[in-house]
Amino acid sequence: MDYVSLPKIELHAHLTGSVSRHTLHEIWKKKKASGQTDLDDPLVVMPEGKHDYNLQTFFPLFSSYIYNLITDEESIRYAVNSVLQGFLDDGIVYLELRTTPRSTTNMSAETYITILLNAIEEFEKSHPQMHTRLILSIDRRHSVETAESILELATRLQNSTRGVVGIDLCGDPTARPGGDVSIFTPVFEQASRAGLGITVHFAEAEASGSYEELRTLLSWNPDRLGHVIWEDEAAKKEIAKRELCLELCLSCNVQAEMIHGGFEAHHFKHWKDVKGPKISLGTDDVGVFGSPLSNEYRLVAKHFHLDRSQICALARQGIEGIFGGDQEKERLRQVMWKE
Ligand SMILES: CNc1ncnc2c1ncn2[C@@H]1O[C@H](COP(=O)(O)O)[C@@H](O)[C@H]1O
Repeated sequence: MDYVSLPKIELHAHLTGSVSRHTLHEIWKKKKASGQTDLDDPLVVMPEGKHDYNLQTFFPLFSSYIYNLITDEESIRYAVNSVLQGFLDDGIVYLELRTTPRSTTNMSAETYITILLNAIEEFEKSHPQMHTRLILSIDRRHSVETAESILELATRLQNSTRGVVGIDLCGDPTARPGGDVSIFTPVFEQASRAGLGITVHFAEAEASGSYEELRTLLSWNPDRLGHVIWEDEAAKKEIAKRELCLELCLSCNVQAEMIHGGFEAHHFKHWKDVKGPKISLGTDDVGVFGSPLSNEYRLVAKHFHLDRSQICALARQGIEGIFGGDQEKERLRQVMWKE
């Protein structure tokens, strides 16, 4: 089966983690030549072919390196264009890209998001076969004030056909353990009232899989859950009852050793047979973990023995989980392969 040509939906992709090393290298080269950076070459810091980042080595990559490279309009535009081109080339027909609004010495968080929205709009004009929407991420390490400002930005830029469609909770799962993410409850409740789609990183690690945390996250009535690895039986039942959409990222989970036993042991195996929930495969951070979505489909076909019609049916499960509105769902029902 041609997994690249298979029309696919990507619902779990972090923008900065999706930037390829080659693109980072190009940005670095330009900045280095004009004396704008003292950072080491990305191809040295993150050599091509190195994908075995674990949760300890993964998060500092952003805060102490990549964020210091992608700092201004030119580098942001270059990075997002190359990310969009990568997804398009891989056969993505609908993309929800998520990113954490951040300010740099050169710009405000709002300017950062505006640059992204403009770049996405321009890209879509010349490549109308892929529609892209934006989700704004709140990082677990954020203060309530920062989370509130992200929500304010999301509601102001909310637009199902062009703009922000949802809000996410991401970041290092060891931050705010034991239910302390409840400080964000009013923010997510307000997001829900505003009609934003809600997705959260759910039980991604043992530290973020406590009973208290999972009850808190479920009380926000999320539409989708990312990763779902360490949840208890009662949470599993609740997920099935609510028929939630699950964003499963196999290569990320295996490479980062978030699960043990390799692909065959991935919880995709469990959820694929549970009635109710929809599964949407995601890349998470293709720039870091190196597996494009076409490869994720190839991997599940191989390890879980899915035939062509099962793969097409799996790819279509994501349609109901998108935040991009009914018209977009209808377009996807037309363009995605039935068999
Ligand atoms: C292992 N899976 C993951 N779990 C949790 N958070 C993740 C993540 N992968 C990425 N991020 C979050 O996304 C940010 C980078 O992209 P943006 O600057 O937002 O575009 C990271 O700083 C992290 O907070």
